[in-house]
Amino acid sequence: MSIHTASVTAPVNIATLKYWGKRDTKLNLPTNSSISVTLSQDDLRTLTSAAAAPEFERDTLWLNGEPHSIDNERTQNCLHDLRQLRKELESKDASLPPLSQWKLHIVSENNFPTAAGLASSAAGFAALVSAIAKLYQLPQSTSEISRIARKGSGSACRSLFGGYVAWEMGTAQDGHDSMAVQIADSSDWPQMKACVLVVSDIKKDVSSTQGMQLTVATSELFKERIEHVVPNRFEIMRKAIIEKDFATFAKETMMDSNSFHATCLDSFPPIFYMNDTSKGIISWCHSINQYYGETIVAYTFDAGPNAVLYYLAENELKLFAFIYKLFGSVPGWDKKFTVEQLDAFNQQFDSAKFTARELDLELQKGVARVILTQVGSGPQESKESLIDAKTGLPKK
Ligand SMILES: Nc1ncnc2c1ncn2[C@@H]1O[C@H](COP(=O)(O)OP(=O)(O)OP(=O)(O)O)[C@@H](O)[C@H]1O
Ligand SMILES: C[C@@](O)(CCOP(=O)(O)OP(=O)(O)O)CC(=O)O
Repeated sequence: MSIHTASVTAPVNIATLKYWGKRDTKLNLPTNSSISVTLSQDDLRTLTSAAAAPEFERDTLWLNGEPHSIDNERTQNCLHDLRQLRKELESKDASLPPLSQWKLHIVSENNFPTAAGLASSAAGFAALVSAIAKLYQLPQSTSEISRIARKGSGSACRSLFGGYVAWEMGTAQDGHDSMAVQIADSSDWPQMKACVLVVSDIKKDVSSTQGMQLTVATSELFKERIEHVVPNRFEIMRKAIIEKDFATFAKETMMDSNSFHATCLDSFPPIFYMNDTSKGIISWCHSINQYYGETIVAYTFDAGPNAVLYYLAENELKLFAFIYKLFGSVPGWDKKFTVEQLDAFNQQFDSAKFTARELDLELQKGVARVILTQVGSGPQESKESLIDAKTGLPKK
């Protein structure tokens, strides 16, 4: 069998200015531009291997060890666009193998829970599209490839870049100007760290796709958000990232998470993604910032109850005096800090005078694990392959 393969890892991104609302549901064209931070693949990543061979009978996808539907319109749109670009290449160079005519085997693994509000669809579609683009040796730019990932899942287009990323909504009906661009590389502001407080990793009730359509159709507040709130915030946040102004970045991030969840509550019937633990975490972050008299932490919540906290490395001791005290006993701390660092968190806590409000012990019960990570890079070619090069099937 003459099998051609390529493997790529892709990261998760967590929006600081949320995408919520589509103006075209087939093409995943958004009602507003958005901004995100790409998280390190050392902690959260999708690995996808793609293979093409004349002997393959049908396009097939295996996700986390099980066959997974590939017939859905979104995945089909991605495959169609990628094949089209490959076809153009082949038509210009007859010596190229006709990969565009062969079926694909795609094998993918997420190293974190799928469909649990941890942006698996973003990393998943970014990896799928990047792996096939690599297999096809497409010459298109990363932004151009991000347009294809967008059709798989809107937020996936932002996972094509590392660092700090904008998805420019565009205005064209065919979506050719709706794609991701990098605002700053991870190396431009490498001090950004993230702590995910995993409140729940069970599958959510209302998917992002369904939720945002209900909001578009029913929320009055949403109109104000897309017409005024987001366009203003986009410029402020972009500037804050370029100038490494954490206080502004953090304030806008928190306000935007609240604005997005307010439009969910303003939908009819209302959608609740946050639970009591999530709301407790919000108050707790404000108490911490108030206690220190400066903004050292920002929270943000996607379409689920998990909190993502952004902070700068220089404030780790101050913040983790609280975080380690409350959540030190849940999984996720292994190899992240030295014994000395953990001692320092305890000492910082003991030397401070916190009131009961600043240490809401009830929160302990609602958090299942922590994921400690930081800003990271975009998709990377991988030497590890999930496909057996002899059979074209997933490795056992
Ligand atoms: N590695 C992958 N390769 C291909 N598709 C994937 C991959 N991972 C996830 N997906 C697709 O994304 C779906 C999950 O998307 P969904 O939006 O429900 O959850 P999520 O992305 O984890 O949460 P959220 O978007 O709210 O952060 C999966 O059912 C699957 O179809
Ligand atoms: C709340 C969000 O996480 C919504 C993400 O929505 P998706 O990108 O998952 O939606 P589809 O385009 O329908 O696949 C905000 C964000 O990531 O910007």
